Amino acid sequence: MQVHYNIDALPHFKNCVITIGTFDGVHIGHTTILQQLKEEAAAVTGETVVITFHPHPRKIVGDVPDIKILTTLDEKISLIEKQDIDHLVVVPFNEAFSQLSADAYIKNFLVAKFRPHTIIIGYDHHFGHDRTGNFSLLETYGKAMGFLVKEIPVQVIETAAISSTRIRKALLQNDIATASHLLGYDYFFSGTIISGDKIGRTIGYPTANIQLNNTDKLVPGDGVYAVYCSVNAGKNNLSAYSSLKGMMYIGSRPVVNGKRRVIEVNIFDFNEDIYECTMQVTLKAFIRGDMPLTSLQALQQQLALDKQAVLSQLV
Ligand SMILES: Cc1cc2nc3c(=O)[nH]c(=O)nc-3n(C[C@H](O)[C@H](O)[C@H](O)COP(=O)(O)O)c2cc1C
Ligand SMILES: Nc1ncnc2c1ncn2[C@@H]1O[C@H](COP(=O)(O)OP(=O)(O)O)[C@@H](O)[C@H]1O
Repeated sequence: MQVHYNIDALPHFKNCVITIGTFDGVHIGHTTILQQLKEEAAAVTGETVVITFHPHPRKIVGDVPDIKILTTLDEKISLIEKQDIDHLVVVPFNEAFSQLSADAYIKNFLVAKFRPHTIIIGYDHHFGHDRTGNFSLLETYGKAMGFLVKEIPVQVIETAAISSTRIRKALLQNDIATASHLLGYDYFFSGTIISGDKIGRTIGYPTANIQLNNTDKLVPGDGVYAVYCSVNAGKNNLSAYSSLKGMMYIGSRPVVNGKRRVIEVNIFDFNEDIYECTMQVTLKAFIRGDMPLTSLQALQQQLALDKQAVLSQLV
């Protein structure tokens, strides 16, 4: 897949069939749309082009500037790549782009830059300044300028929209099973391993504290999770590790009167200094909620129970 960031230096697309969207999460609703895109393109021996925007338009023009996202741009790119798409165009979404009138958006952006054969969008897709452009305006231009406009079935569009909201809600409510089901893969995030209070090692459970690489990324609800993690080679050219089993805690550590919310992982059967390395964590199951434990001894006993519960989830 070719990824294009500069809309003024796009290649000459061949019979391109385009779809447009934010595709946050690249979940099963989105992959249904990408499947339709591939079928339409195959029928005209054309190239598939996905247009997406970055940052999330709702951060620029919406009422939710601090919206939490399911996928960072890099994650979105690699998930779309897995769908076997020919071209992904990442449009820098800024104030100026948001000011384009619907007519200018069609003429100066879609037609001038892409020369589309077909554009596939949902009935509810709106574009241009104040979101005045819609399906029928695009159809009118299509007839005049020689491109086709096809509709993504209503049910597919609605399912996709409902899914994004449901996935966010499920993750915030610790419902990993629902999130994995709707995403079509297990939710994951990455961060840098930073130092903490160094209490973990004193009770036999060192925990790698993760600082997210992207603070826009949605953090699931507090509690304990069964996870797989991978660690990159990092600062000392250590070995890279993948598919390590572990238990992750998200919360503010009431047992030590913690104030900040932390994300930390105790990796099983592992003993390496991995400070400053990058870790990716994949959530497999939710084990329990945060507990107001009263002593480090109580924590130690609980961690032994958690480990058993986690191991029974990771086969
Ligand atoms: C699997 C797991 C479960 C945890 N559960 C709790 C908990 O229920 N309540 C709590 O206050 N802290 C919990 N913690 C966090 C510990 O308090 C924390 O790991 C310990 O204070 C060491 O912190 P440090 O890594 O900064 O030294 C948990 C940690 C792990 C790895
Ligand atoms: N099994 C393990 N799981 C997690 N981290 C480990 C493990 N073994 C060694 N470490 C190292 O120990 C650190 C965690 O130890 P800990 O005492 O909890 O210190 P901190 O409070 O700084 O996180 C990790 O950042 C990592 O470098």
